[in-house]
Amino acid sequence: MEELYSIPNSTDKASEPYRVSSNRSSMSSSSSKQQFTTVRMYRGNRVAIKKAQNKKIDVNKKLLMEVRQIKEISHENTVRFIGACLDCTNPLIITEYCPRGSLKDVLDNKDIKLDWNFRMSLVNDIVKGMIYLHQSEVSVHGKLRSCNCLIDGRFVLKISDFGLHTLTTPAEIIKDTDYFRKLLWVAPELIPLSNESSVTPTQRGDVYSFGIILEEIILRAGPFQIAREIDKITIEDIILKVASRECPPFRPIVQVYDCPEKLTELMQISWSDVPEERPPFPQIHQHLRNLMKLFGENIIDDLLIRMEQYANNLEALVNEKTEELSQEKRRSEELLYQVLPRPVAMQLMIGQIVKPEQFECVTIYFSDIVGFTSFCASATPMQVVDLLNELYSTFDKIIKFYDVYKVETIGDAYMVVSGLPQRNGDNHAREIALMALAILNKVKVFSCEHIPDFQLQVRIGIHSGPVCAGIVGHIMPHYCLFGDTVNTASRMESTGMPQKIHVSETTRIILESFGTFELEHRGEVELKGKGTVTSYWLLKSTEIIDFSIYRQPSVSTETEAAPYPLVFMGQTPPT
Ligand SMILES: Nc1nc2c(ncn2[C@@H]2O[C@H](COP(=O)(O)OP(=O)(O)OP(=O)(O)O)[C@@H](O)[C@H]2O)c(=O)[nH]1
Ligand SMILES: [Mg+2]
Repeated sequence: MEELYSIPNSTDKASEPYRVSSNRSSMSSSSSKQQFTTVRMYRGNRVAIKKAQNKKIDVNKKLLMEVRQIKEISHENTVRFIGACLDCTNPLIITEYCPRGSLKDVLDNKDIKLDWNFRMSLVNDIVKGMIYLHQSEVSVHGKLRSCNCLIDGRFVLKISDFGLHTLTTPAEIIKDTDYFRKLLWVAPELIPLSNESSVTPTQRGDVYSFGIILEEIILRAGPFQIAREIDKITIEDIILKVASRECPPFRPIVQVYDCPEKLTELMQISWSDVPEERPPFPQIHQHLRNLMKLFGENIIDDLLIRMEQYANNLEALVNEKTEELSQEKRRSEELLYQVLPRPVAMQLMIGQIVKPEQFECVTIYFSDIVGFTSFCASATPMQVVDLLNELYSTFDKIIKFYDVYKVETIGDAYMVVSGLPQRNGDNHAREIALMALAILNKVKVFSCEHIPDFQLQVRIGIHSGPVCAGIVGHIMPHYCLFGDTVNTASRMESTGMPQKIHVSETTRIILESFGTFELEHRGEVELKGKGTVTSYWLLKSTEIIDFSIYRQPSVSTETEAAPYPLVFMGQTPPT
């Protein structure tokens, strides 16, 4: 009695079977459906497990002979049979595991670059494996397809799923999609007619299947790629056309420029309609040797070439992924720079704690849209968002030319500061004043594309003084300013007038020191909680207001496209 190896029972936790994608490479990006195989450990090695098609196994002479034949098979280009497990509900076949999946998986994986040397080596492996099989007691494969050509860890192709017909032939044939798809590799004379259950496979039939695999290797697609994908012929119709032996025979279309001409010739002769015209594998091997000479490569170096190419693929992939990673990092950094001042964001990124800081003097700008509440009442939420978006995008384009930091937008209020987090002497007042003049100039000519009738007017208030600044919150951290200066600046805006820049006494004093600003005394104003204060209108400057003429933007244009978050206070956000 032949010895059938037994593998540990599936209840054994340590050897629990696991399913792996047939293409376990991390490089997988193929869009095609992935196939899976079950893998288990057996005597310290990974093995592939396949369920036998036939559930009721009769251990008869025929089966034992098939097992004996297949046990003898040992070649570099054939998958090693390890054993079978017959005394279980689902009989299993255990074979050598090929970690890189099937030839189909490798062809589908566009991350693996396959030059002609590589492809020729794979073809050569199939031919060597088939010569051996045809000369062995197994004699015929019968199911030669790209998914039955497996690729081992060294990129050596091994023929699998031959022999063991008793175990692998299903008791009942179900004519589903898979059944017809598998017929795409079957020679016309072997395609079963409607009332035939199966046809005895032949060596010439295997050569035909090899021809179809060549199409797959040449096109990295297929089989019958053009017929199926361009001409939209169904698989069943393709089978019918092939079986009907049309003249000329219906075969895959492969353009000569897709590959070396001699290889196309080999493919065509292999799928010849007359079985006797198909060259046996030893002849194909000879043909292939001559063809390989054209590539000027030494077959002995073949393995090295494959490994080198694989390493190059990996290297290219690592570079690509590294670049993607650094792009992603740049994007998240840019995002952080948009919500926090750059020096603060940089501190956070290197893991430093950003402590709250006191600034002796900064200048704060507030602006607000006149009549925004009544505009909101009459406009649709989308119109409100469109207006604010257009307006703030315009402001954002202006402010990047000044040494300022936009603190936030709350509804229609726009708040900007200068003099922090990096101190700039007395320049904060000058920067904010010039920016305010530039913004006002823009507002005077601003028209909203979406709401052409809307006449925009803003009130601007400016004040200088001490503040405390720091990061608030862990979720969506915010760089906030605290202190009376903030309130006063806000009050300067609210007590201002449409299309005017309302400036406090403190700011005026600093601005006058530059000698380039023209201010007008406004008079006394009542500021809530502060009493009466003297204030001024900023009229103009003798300096060029538009800094974009001679300054570089302080933020990259990449960030420009990203919209700022809008905070709606006391209002339902537009839906
Ligand atoms: N990675 C890996 N995948 C394998 C291995 N054996 C089979 N596969 C994959 O599992 C898929 C299913 O294999 P099978 O059960 O043999 O089915 P099939 O090849 O479609 O059809 P058959 O003609 O019945 O063999 C194959 O297409 C391979 O992609 C292996 O050893 N390693
Ligand atoms: Mg298979």
